[in-house]
Amino acid sequence: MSHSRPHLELSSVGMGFPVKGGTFTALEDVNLRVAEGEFISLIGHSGCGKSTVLNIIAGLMRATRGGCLLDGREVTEPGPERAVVFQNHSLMPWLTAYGNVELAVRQVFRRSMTRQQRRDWVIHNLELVHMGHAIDKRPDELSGGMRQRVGIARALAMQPKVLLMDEPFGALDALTRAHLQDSLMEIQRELNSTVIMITHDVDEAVLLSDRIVMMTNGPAATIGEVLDVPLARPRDRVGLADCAEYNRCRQSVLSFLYEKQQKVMSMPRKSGEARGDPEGAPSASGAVNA
Ligand SMILES: Nc1ncnc2c1ncn2[C@@H]1O[C@H](COP(=O)(O)OP(=O)(O)OP(=O)(O)O)[C@@H](O)[C@H]1O
Repeated sequence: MSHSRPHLELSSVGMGFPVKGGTFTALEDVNLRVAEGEFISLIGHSGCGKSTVLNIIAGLMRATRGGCLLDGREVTEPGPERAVVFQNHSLMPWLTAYGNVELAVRQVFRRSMTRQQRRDWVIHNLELVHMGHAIDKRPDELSGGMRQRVGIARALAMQPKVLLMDEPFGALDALTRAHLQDSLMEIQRELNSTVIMITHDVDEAVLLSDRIVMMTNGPAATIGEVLDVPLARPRDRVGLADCAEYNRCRQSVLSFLYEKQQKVMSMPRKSGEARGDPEGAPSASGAVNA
């Protein structure tokens, strides 16, 4: 993988939301350079601003300070080169798995592919996530994990430069989650896509990422630390459990979240300031890596 070309860049990003009586500063001075093909995880306590960062990259929100560049062009609106996968899949309920992926493919490749090419491409992407057997099922006929896979197939089928994922596996059981994590690693390796994924799961972040971006607690959240994960690929979850480097990375993220950031959270609040919600703290469940 080449880290030489930073194709995505957040520069001095700040985000203020208008609230009653003033402005709530959610983000301040967020700077990040991402190379093509990198897998980045964003981790931090609940409410620190991870989704806001992702929404700015997606073009769903405009930063109130600084900005986001993709291949040197400012991101000002959503675009098919930045596909988003949300935690709750957001499929069209009246369309089949095939129809959901086809809708996105038609939007992107209407002019460049024939009808038959589009059909083959939709099926290819559903097969990538092992959903080839259920292409004619509607979302209400699919399990949560299957729906999530269709959402991922839809995003991949758009051949985005950047895949943005907001807790894509958060609502899934541990086994389905492990299976999808493995599929994502395989697909990302094959396509060399750039991925930015929000997660609350420390094990998931270490397993999947090239770098883990750790955010401080809000208000005025920013990037606290960035951890390189120098583990060779392909990565095998079972083998990694005993790997010293894996455990060092894991420890480093846990220490950031529960020692360095915990101290901030336990400081007395200034009146009127919102803080992260400790109930939504990231987890380090060993189950995912079992
Ligand atoms: N439209 C808005 N108006 C006012 N405040 C907002 C708005 N959107 C987000 N916020 C605030 O900005 C902060 C960051 O929110 P964000 O959703 O980005 O956090 P998060 O880290 O993704 O949280 P979680 O992990 O719980 O999903 C929070 O304090 C939130 O209340």
